[in-house]
Amino acid sequence: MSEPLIKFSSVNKKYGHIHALRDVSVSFEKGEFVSVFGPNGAGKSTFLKLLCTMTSPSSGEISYEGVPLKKLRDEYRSRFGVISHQPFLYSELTAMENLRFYAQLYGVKHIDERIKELLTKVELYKRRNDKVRGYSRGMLQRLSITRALLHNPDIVVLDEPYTGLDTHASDILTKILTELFDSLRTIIMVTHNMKQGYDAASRLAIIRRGKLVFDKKKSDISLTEFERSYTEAVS
Ligand SMILES: Nc1ncnc2c1ncn2[C@@H]1O[C@H](COP(=O)(O)OP(=O)(O)OP(=O)(O)O)[C@@H](O)[C@H]1O
Repeated sequence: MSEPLIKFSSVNKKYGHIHALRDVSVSFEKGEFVSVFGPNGAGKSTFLKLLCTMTSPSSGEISYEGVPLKKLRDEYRSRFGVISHQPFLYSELTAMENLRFYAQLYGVKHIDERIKELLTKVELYKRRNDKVRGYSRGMLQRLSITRALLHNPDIVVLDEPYTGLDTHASDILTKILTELFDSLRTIIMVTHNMKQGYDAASRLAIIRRGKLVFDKKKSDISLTEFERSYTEAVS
């Protein structure tokens, strides 16, 4: 049998005396869209950071197609698109300059066509020559989504991507996520929005006090049942 795309084996993460993740064992496959829920401080961001090698486990192992991450960090990182609270954009550069910089870094081909395609999708193409420092929170988030998707990543990781977005920007994000969700890509999203997370996903997970306490296919549970399970799991 082939190895899972990503596999956590008994992963623990401690920050000093804080035990942020406890003995997490879980696997992800290509084509899955996993929404991860949990209360504040449960360990969700820590989980995402471990996944994209922004931090390392205190014990246990994470592997990619059977190879421990320690052995393939750079190669593995380039397969990711990360959308988090931090936009990773240069405020004194224009949107175009920022995106060209990242596109070159990622080795994107046909850079200007790719940037145009994505900026048009997030409705920022007309503002492409404006400096990022003049962008609103929602515009920054949309530009940060563009930055993360430039190199057409295989694995997209999102940490509360809807935070701070108005309805229109949320709709644009939902549309982009729907388009991204195909059999070749893996999407893992942390969110506090039960309905958005449920609607988008193929699999639902709940982390509580550092432990993975719920992990089910969406097809096995309705939104109402899931909301009930969430309340039970975190109370
Ligand atoms: N760099 C760090 N140094 C020390 N403690 C940390 C660090 N990062 C996270 N923690 C602690 O680890 C625990 C889990 O934090 P984490 O940010 O992963 O939770 P979360 O579920 O993403 O929370 P939220 O929903 O509030 O974003 C918390 O107790 C947090 O204070």
